[in-house]
Parts: sequence; C-alpha cells; structure tokens
Amino acid sequence: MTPSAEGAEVTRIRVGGTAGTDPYEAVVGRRLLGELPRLLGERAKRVAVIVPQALAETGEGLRADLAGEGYEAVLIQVPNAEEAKTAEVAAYCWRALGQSGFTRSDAVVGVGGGATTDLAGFVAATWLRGVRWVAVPTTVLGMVDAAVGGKTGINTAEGKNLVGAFHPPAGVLCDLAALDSLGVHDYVSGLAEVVKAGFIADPAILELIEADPEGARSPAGAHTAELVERAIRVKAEVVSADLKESGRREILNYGHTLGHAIEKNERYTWRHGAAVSVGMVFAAELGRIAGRLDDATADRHRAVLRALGLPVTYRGDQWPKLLQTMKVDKKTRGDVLRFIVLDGLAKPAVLEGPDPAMLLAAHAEIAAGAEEGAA
Ligand SMILES: NC(=O)c1ccc[n+]([C@@H]2O[C@H](COP(=O)([O-])OP(=O)(O)OC[C@H]3O[C@@H](n4cnc5c(N)ncnc54)[C@H](O)[C@@H]3O)[C@@H](O)[C@H]2O)c1
Ligand SMILES: O=C(O)C(=O)C[C@@H](O)[C@H](O)[C@H](O)COP(=O)(O)O
Ligand SMILES: [Zn+2]
Repeated sequence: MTPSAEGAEVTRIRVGGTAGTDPYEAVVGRRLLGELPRLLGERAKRVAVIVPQALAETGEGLRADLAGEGYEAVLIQVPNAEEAKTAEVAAYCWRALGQSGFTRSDAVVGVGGGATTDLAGFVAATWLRGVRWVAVPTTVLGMVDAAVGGKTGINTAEGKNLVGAFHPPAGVLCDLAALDSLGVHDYVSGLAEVVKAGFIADPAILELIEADPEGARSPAGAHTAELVERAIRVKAEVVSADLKESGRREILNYGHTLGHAIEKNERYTWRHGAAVSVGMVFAAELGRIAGRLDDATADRHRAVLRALGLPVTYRGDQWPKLLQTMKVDKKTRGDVLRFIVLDGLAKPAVLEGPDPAMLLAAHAEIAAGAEEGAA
C-alpha cells in the first residue's frame, strides 16, 4: 500500500513496461482523482471526459474540477452500456473533439463501466491516430478487466468488439467508492470476470467467493478490495507478457467464444458478464468432454457461478445461430474454431477445431434446464 495524491492508502499494480510498451499503474483505493492531472500529461490543455448517462452528474463534477484546475474540459455524454459501443457514438465523440480543437497533446478520460471505457479508449486510439487517455472504471468489470490492458473497441452488426485497437491507457483509477451506486445486477455480472481470473490463474479468488458468496455479491463485502486486486493482478500479468494477443493473452478469452455469441444473439440486452458466465460453463463442459478437465473442476464452475446468482444455462433452440456467430470469433483461424479450455485448475490451454459432436454435447449440458437461465 502507498499513499494516493490525496493521502489515502492505495494499492498500485504495474501493467506493461515489457516489449517496448510504456508501463502504467492500475491504482485501487478511494479518493483517487487527485492522481488525474499527473496522468493527463504535462502538455495537455484540453480534456474530454466521456461518461454514460447514468453518471452524468459525476462526469459534470469531474469536468468542473478539471476546468477549475485550468484545463479546457469538455463533457461528452454517451448512452449507457452497449448502446455506446457503436460507430455512430464514436463519430459523435470525434465530432466533439474536433469542435473543441483537440490536439495530440490533449487527453481523453473515460469514466464508467467497460462499455464506456472501451468506447473512450477507442476514440482516443483513433483521434489523430492516437492520443493519451485515462480510464476511471466505475464497475467491478471495468476495474478488474476492461480498463486494464489496452483492448479498446466497438461492436458492429456482425458481432461483438469487431472493430478496435490496442491502445493502453496512461493509468487506471479504480475508486472502490464508485461501486456503491451500482445495481446488484451490474455488480454481480462483473464478478463473472473475477471468477474467470480465478479459474484461469488464481484459485484463491474462488476460495474467497466460495467461503462467502453473499458477501462477494456486495461492495460492502469483507473481501471486495482483495477480489478486485487479485483479478487485476491476473490481468496485468497476462497483458504485460502479451499486449497484442499473439499467444498467452488468449487465455483471458475463457468463456468468451460462446459468451460473445450469446450477447449478440440477445441484441446486447444481457450484460457481458452474464453471457461470459454461461460461456465458462460451456467451456468447462467442452474441456471435460475432450478428456482434458476433471469432473470436480468442471462442476465447480456451475457451483460458484450459481452461488453468485449468475446464469449457467441458455435457451437450447439457439444453437445453430450461436455456432454461426462463433465462426467469426477473433480466435478463429480460417474455418477452425478455437476455444480456451482448462487442462486443470489454473491451467488454461487452447482447444483447436473440436469435433462438431463434442460442441453439441457441451451445448446440451448448458441447454439442459434453460428455463432457469436469466441475464
Ligand atoms: N477491453 C477489455 O479488455 C474488456 C474486458 C472485459 C469486458 N469488456 C467490455 O466491457 C463491457 C461491459 O462492461 P460493464 O459490465 O462494466 O457494463 P457497462 O459498461 O455496460 O455498465 C453497466 C451499466 O452500469 C452503469 N454504470 C456504470 N458505472 C456505474 C456506477 N458506478 N453506478 C451506477 N451505474 C453505473 C452504466 O452506465 C451501464 O448502464 C462490455 O462491452 C465488454 O465487452 C472489455
Ligand atoms: O483482455 C482480453 O484480452 C480479454 O479477452 C478480456 C475479455 O474479458 C474482454 O471481454 C475482451 O474485450 C474480449 O476481447 P475480444 O478480443 O474477444 O473482443
Ligand atoms: Zn470479458
């Protein structure tokens, strides 16, 4: 723990700094906004604060603070959740930057959940071919996953995150106080990525959740900071080793091949974490059917996700559409579908071109009891 700019105790997790990338910090704690000016860069004159409607007041407060410190600060309000991750909304942001005379030394600040920071990072990556940006995630998912690692992007009609860029932020400020206003549905959906970090790399996360699932469902839980920090450390280690996903980073896609297909199939009305929850159960079944994952670890997926209140099943009649969408997953090579599976707890690996019968059998396991599924 070290003190923040405002004197509060914070945890600083280093990200990047390998293979020629600039290192930055994910800072976890409270009262962190004093860190912002340092992260905006010495030459920044203009700052664009991108926020979703739900955080309009927070965004305006931040804009006014920055204006008080001498920046030309503009507020760019965007729709909530996935509705912000479109080419139209990105174009709206580009227009706002253009109209305020935004130059290469100016900076973008994305304040919000993963959808907002994905969009804000993408706008920063593309404006003048790349300007500085800072992520201020306000959801569990944003803190533990989306804001860290530099994957930015938007969706297209054909699927999830199909347009984007790797553009790491200058810093990530995770103020745990932001989580207090998050609805339980959004809070819990973010825990799916925390569970993912547990299965692919840090089983202590699973033990903390299993010991007190009810506590884990609330920001007031005894282990909130530890769960957030552990999951960030997993992500930081992986993206520091492989920023552009030439290998190891693919493990962060555990549960996402089916998860992204479900999100698209549900027209993005399911939260990302809820879809990834079902996707992880599917991936665990695939691993088990392929003879790679033991029964106990496969069963543990359903148990821990269910204990948190996350969905573990999906409508059985949708399989042909899901399969079609999975064919354009970013891990697919040519016609060969590729899945992240586990060879054991914390032993992620790639399963290339599974037999269609195997996929169907894994699907049957998540389709059973689909009437229980909910986003
Ligand atoms: N770039 C990456 O590496 C990465 C990693 C994981 C997920 N993602 C992306 O993140 C997105 C999901 O993010 P999410 O789960 O944070 O959802 P989200 O960004 O859609 O936020 C959920 C809802 O909560 C609102 N909200 C945000 N913070 C709030 C707060 N503190 N109080 C009250 N309301 C608040 C939002 O406006 C939205 O309506 C998906 O688009 C997913 O693809 C990206
Ligand atoms: O950071 C990564 O790499 C991930 O895969 C993390 C995922 O949780 C995240 O949802 C990511 O946006 C998925 O990336 P995509 O390349 O499959 O769109
Ligand atoms: Zn994800």
